[in-house]
Amino acid sequence: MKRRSKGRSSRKGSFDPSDTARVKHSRIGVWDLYEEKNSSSISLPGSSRYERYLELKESAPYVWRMFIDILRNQSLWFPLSAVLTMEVLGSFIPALSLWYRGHLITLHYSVHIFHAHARLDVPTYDDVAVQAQLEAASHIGGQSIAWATVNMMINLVTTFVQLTSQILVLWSVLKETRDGPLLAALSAVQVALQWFQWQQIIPLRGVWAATTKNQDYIKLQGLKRVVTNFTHRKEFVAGNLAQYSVSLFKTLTERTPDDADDFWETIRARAATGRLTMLSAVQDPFGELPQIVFALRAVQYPASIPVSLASLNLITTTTSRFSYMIHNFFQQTGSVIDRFASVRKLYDVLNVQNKIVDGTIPFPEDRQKARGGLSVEFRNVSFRYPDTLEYALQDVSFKLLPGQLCVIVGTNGSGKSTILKLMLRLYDPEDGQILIDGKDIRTLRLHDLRETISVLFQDYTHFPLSIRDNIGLGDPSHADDEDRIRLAARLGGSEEFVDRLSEGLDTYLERPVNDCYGALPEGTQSLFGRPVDYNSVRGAGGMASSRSTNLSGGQMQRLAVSRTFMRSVVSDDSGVGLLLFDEPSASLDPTAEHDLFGRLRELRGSKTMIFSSHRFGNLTRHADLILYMNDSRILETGTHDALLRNQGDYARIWMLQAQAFL
Ligand SMILES: Nc1ncnc2c1ncn2[C@@H]1O[C@H](COP(=O)(O)OP(=O)(O)OP(=O)(O)O)[C@@H](O)[C@H]1O
Repeated sequence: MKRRSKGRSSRKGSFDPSDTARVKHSRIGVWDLYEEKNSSSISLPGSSRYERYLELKESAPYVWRMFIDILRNQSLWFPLSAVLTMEVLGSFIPALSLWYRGHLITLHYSVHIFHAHARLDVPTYDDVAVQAQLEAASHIGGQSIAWATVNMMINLVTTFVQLTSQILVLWSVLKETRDGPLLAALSAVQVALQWFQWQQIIPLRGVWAATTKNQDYIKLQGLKRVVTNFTHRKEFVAGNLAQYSVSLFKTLTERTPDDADDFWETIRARAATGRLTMLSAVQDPFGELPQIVFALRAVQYPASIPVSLASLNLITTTTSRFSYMIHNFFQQTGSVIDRFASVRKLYDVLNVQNKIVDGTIPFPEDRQKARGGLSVEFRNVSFRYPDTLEYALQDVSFKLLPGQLCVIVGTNGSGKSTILKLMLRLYDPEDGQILIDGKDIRTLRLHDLRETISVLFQDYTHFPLSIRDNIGLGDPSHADDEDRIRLAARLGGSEEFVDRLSEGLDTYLERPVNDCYGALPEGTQSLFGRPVDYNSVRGAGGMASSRSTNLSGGQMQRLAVSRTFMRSVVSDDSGVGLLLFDEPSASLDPTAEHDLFGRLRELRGSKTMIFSSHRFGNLTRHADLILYMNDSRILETGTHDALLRNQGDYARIWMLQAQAFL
């Protein structure tokens, strides 16, 4: 806890982990920890205290100003005096007072902080140093600075009062007791030992930063996020990634060292081993020594010990230990029951039945033939998403021959994406039948079915893994094949900008493991080659580096296209015969869109291809079949020319879009 309240160093300048003269490097687990040598924990005895004193002297006028500010605000007089009264009276109703005092003062200063944020223009607000300043002015460990300071001062006063009264009582008791000073000294040793140990347990004070370069550990964390984060589920399932990711996870787990863990866990583990030092071995006996001495003396000189004090001590100690044991016993009984139930859940979770029931028939019979294109047929398909009343598709029927190009157009929410999702059996229809290559897809083995389809979803996600893995996972069976990954990147239009990134294919789009740091000087804009993100760390123990690489929407889309190409285009041995693209050009500029469509038509060979799109023209003109949808139904079908002749909604919207370019 203590490290949280330390706050950031107010010193200017920056922190450079590679400066070995000023920075100490150590390794804990998979982490590289860099600590500034002259930080308070490591500096020469006394010097840090002096530095802290100077800091205190510098800040004191501001604290004074804050108190004057608070006192000038008459609306705070009542709550403040109420708080003080309540504190002095011993906080009879702590919960209420906590809310009252904290809430009002925090409210008052939240306007101040809000104003500080609101008055800044774009470049200033974007400046990392300014963000650091704002962050430092906002919170200490989740509390507003003003309230934390007032709270601390009140605590100081009450602690001081308590301490003084306790010292007086102790003094009067010990004065009367034989060996009083000895007992006091023994108790003090116990406290000193605890203090010393506490200092050891919290190693991070002053300026520090930690990072990990263990690629297996980072990838492992990314993989965990892929599998646990619902946003990746569609791509995970459609991409047949389950089997591959489990075996990769096992391999990575075996390869990472046993002590590989989250940074704070590593620190905690180190602290726990620290507790088992020689010092801790003597600490417990020291704790009992005062009682032993007291008891011996009581036996030796019974007359000299006030009987009431001795028996009172005995009674209170015994009672509290007894009730503690009873409490412990019941608590443990409760936790045994909970623990047993958790173990049952641990196994039950592997028995959860999938709602999409697997088929039994292997598919395709002939991979070579499948590669040449698969037929698709929807027969009176109706579908509602789970727990919804509205139909996403109603009585949808159409037929595509092998190798045909189909474009689905229509209004927002008309059901275009849903058609693609049903082909992959992400959901099953309520009514009707879907046939691929003449076979009901419910009868086919799920893994096989998804092997023959390559999809790019409209709301595609990128996995928190390297670009290499993001592309490679398009075809798990060749995820380590550098040549295929490069080719997919080139064909998908991402190779050029990926090569310009400093880490190229190894760049993480979103780092699953953050660097941690604390008390950085405000001039520190980047660390370990990544920008410091002061924004995302409010109230956190340390801080975290910027999580994601800044790529444009179009560049992200090119990466997603590259991933689908990994299997559909690059692999000459795959059985993919159906390509699904849901709005693949939404974020692309017109040239890029034109290039992509051209390349797709050229690269698909004779594979069947289905697009969902809002754009008419570029693609629809080449389509063998256009499905025009509205409100969950297919309203018009045909080729571009046929639909124009039809003079229906398709023709009307085509004219609207065409006029925009006249
Ligand atoms: N996961 C979901 N759960 C519940 N309802 C959904 C879900 N996904 C889509 N819907 C609903 O199903 C209907 C059809 O959605 P769908 O995404 O297929 O439309 P679309 O034609 O692709 O739309 P757009 O052009 O905006 O991409 C919409 O009413 C939508 O709100």
